[in-house]
Amino acid sequence: RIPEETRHLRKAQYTPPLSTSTYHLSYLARDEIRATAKLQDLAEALSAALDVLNRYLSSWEELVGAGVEAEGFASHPLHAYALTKHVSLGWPHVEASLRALSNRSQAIDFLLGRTRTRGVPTGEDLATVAGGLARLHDYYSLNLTALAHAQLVSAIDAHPVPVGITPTALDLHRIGSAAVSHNVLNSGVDFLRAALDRWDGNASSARSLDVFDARVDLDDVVKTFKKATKIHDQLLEKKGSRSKLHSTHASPLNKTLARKKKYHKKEEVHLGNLGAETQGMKQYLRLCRGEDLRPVSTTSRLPAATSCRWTRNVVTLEEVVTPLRGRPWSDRAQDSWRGRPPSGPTADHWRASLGRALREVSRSPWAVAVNYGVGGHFSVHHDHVHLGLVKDRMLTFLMYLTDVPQDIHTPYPPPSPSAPGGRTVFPWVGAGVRPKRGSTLLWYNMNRAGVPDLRVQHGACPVLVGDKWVMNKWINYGGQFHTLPCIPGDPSAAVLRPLD
Ligand SMILES: O=C(O)CCC(=O)C(=O)O
Ligand SMILES: [Fe+2]
Repeated sequence: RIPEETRHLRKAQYTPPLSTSTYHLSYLARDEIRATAKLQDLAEALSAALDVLNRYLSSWEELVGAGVEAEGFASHPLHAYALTKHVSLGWPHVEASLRALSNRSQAIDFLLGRTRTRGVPTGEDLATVAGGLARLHDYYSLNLTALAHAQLVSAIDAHPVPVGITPTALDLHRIGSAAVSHNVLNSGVDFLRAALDRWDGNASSARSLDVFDARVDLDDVVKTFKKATKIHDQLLEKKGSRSKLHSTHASPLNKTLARKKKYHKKEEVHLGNLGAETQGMKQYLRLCRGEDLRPVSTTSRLPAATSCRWTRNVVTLEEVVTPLRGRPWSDRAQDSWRGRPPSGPTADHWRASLGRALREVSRSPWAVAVNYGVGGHFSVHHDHVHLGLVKDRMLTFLMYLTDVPQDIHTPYPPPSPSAPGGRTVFPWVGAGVRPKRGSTLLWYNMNRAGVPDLRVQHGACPVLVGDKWVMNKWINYGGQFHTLPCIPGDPSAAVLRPLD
């Protein structure tokens, strides 16, 4: 029995959060195809009805002109003829067109139910998507001039991805304003400048996509741009180029300010243990852009094997997950993947503890699948959940279910294999990986004493093009604490012995 107060919950329709993932946006595109097909049919019926009604009404106007509304009009034989002709010939057409409209009442109900049952993006969704574009520019330095020429190009990777619909000056203004309102001032200033460059007076009415857009005049854009430039330099001067709440370019826009010595210093790198939060964010950004922050003395000592160990605590493993044939993983992401033990030159003691952990992975029904749409990211964090030793997330398996970028279902050529986006990066390790379908990243979140190892803080970089699916499987300490060997290879050396 469902308790009375929760019964209504079952009746409530589920409305997907539309701006959050490619999965939901693809759903929106499919729903829009259905809606517009119905609208097209409705528009044709309406236009046919409008034509009939206009003809009928103008025939009536002729009778009005001849005095049909006056008493005794129909007593004239030719008037009687004209009136009868008007109704007898015209009315069947009127009736047919009204019937055609009323036959579409189901289609109208379907269209009117869209917001309630299937979800329609709101102004907030639009601001989120615009903010996502601003974030992508912040991370990957998009070439905004190329964007106007139907090419999406990042400064990180020169390969262009064709754009089907280029942004108008109004769009650039909206994205710039969204960026400024989120304190992403570097992107805000750049997008607003691009809007000004593209402003040609008629820009706002140039495209049908803009017909429902609010009018903005040039003065507004200039004002917002000037204000954003000022705040940009003030924030940079006071708070530096990046914090949890803001971002700016590395140097001020004002040329005099930009000459200051402090803006010409080489960026420092802090590795090996937890540093300041803002330093972590800067390193996260650089890693997202594909840099490797580790010194050559470290990288040159790494094994050249495909299953590479980056540090004592983080490894990547190839081909850990394989798709079950014929099962659409995007619909059943939680259960359509199975684990299989890794192959490749993994050190023996890793193999031993991995074998056990992976058995745990495949036995457990509990894995968390996550889909990131364009701009989707996960800022720097740690996976432990402050539960203390028992029950905390001792080990993270992060399985990549897709390559990023990938050949998504678009008519455009797939983006270049070196395009940035979607990496998983570890700021204090100084390295990151690009998702590879089927491979897995594995790291310990705690040391053997159960203390969180903060060096493995990590983040997921925003997806630039494509779609990212990962599956997280956390191995909690609690479930295994009687059996996990303290010394690899010695199963008798358990951390805690059974209570008996
Ligand atoms: O998606 C990623 O690359 C990282 C995901 C992650 O860190 C998490 O879900 O805790
Ligand atoms: Fe995580």
